[in-house]
Amino acid sequence: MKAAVLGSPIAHSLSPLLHRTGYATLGLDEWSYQRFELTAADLPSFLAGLDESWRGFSLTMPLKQACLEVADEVTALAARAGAGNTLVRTPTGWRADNTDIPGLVAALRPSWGGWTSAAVLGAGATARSAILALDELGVTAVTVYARRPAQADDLICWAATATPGLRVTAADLGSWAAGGEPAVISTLPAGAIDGTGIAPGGGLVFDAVYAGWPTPLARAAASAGRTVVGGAELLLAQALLQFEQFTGVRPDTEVLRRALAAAIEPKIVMVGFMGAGKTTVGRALASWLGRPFVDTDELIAASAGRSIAEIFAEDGEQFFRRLEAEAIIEVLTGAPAVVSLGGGAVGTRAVREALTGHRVVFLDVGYDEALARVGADSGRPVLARPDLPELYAARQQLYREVATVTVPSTGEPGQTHQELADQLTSRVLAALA
Ligand SMILES: Nc1ncnc2c1ncn2[C@@H]1O[C@H](COP(=O)(O)OP(=O)(O)OP(=O)(O)O)[C@@H](O)[C@H]1O
Ligand SMILES: O=C(O)C1=C[C@@H](O)[C@@H](O)[C@H](O)C1
Ligand SMILES: [Mg+2]
Repeated sequence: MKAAVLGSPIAHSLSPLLHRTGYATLGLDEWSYQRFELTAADLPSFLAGLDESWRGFSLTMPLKQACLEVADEVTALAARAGAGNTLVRTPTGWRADNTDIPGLVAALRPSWGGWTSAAVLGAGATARSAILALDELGVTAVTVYARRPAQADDLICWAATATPGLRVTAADLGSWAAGGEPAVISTLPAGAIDGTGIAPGGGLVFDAVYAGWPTPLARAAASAGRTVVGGAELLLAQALLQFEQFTGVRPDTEVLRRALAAAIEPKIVMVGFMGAGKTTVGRALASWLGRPFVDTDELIAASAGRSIAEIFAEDGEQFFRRLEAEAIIEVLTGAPAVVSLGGGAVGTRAVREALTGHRVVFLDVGYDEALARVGADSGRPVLARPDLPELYAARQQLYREVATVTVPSTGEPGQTHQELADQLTSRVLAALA
């Protein structure tokens, strides 16, 4: 039996981790869960090509409206929201549902103080789910704080029919902290808001973001005395509801919550050109930090049972890059670790996307120095390329793009390899502190 998450971008999705952890804890060995990068235009043909073994899909952006269009049946809730995040195979076709709404209700309910007014920050698709969830929790008045008034007006129009018992008004995003609503639901993307101006008091702040937790908003809300609920709780709750629809059984919530918490912790990732010291320094760093060390080149070679050079020679670079991207995404969405990437991995867009939210250390080595370090090594397919200087320049640009920290990988004359490795490790530790 198969399930998957669909969307674009999709490399960051933690749905595979959640569903696979559920299969593992319940012994559902016949189930597998994958991810597919798809846009709305791809969705109909993707579904048309599937066999009966495909049981369900989680859909994320930008497919939540298309989810309803391709379905043979739409639940009342998904129709009301105008958006779905779930497709389940039934005897008569695909049924579209929305588990984001009951998921948000489940995430908020344990901390809910019986409030009847609330603030929703943002007026996009997630804001609709928020309004439906608040309606379910007994809220009668919502203020939508949005940057674009036209978007808030659309939401108000929609709410007039979708939630007739709920009064929705709009205000400028800049005034949310002054609004004083006891419950604040932020549907804004990471970095769109901090907690500036939030007054001390009780009440609740929900931040839909889960990467890079705690977010500036979560931090400010917690120090102002609010109860803070993170996007991870929503991700977990909506996934549990999907899991049950796909498989008919429910995994242990605590096990999935722990797996998610570990996966969300930012990984320390070493990038840089051949010979920059990614493996040497990454390994030392991991031992300093008491974290496992993963070298993705070593991981790929071990799981393929062949060296990287053999994979290149037998199946070509493109094939290797696909294996590499899959391996990296799995590691970045898994347990805490220090991770070294192969020098060319950042050339793959999905890898660059998957690095968002992690602590990426660029070990910056000069071209001549890199060749001096690795030049004699015949096991490196890339060294044979005639355009090596251009490749170096292009990759340096990408390392800079993904890095959150840059550390020069140059030593002093007369230094031994070991001395340099120790010095680089200290530099990286200091830069990360
Ligand atoms: N200062 C140095 N002097 C001489 N050799 C060095 C020095 N630093 C590293 N090396 C050698 O360079 C090679 C690359 O180091 P390391 O494996 O840590 O880099 P890397 O960034 O992981 O490279 P890659 O993954 O591309 O092989 C190793 O064989 C190491 O022994
Ligand atoms: O990141 C993800 O994998 C998901 C995020 C949300 O959109 C969910 O609604 C969706 O089911 C899966
Ligand atoms: Mg290495």
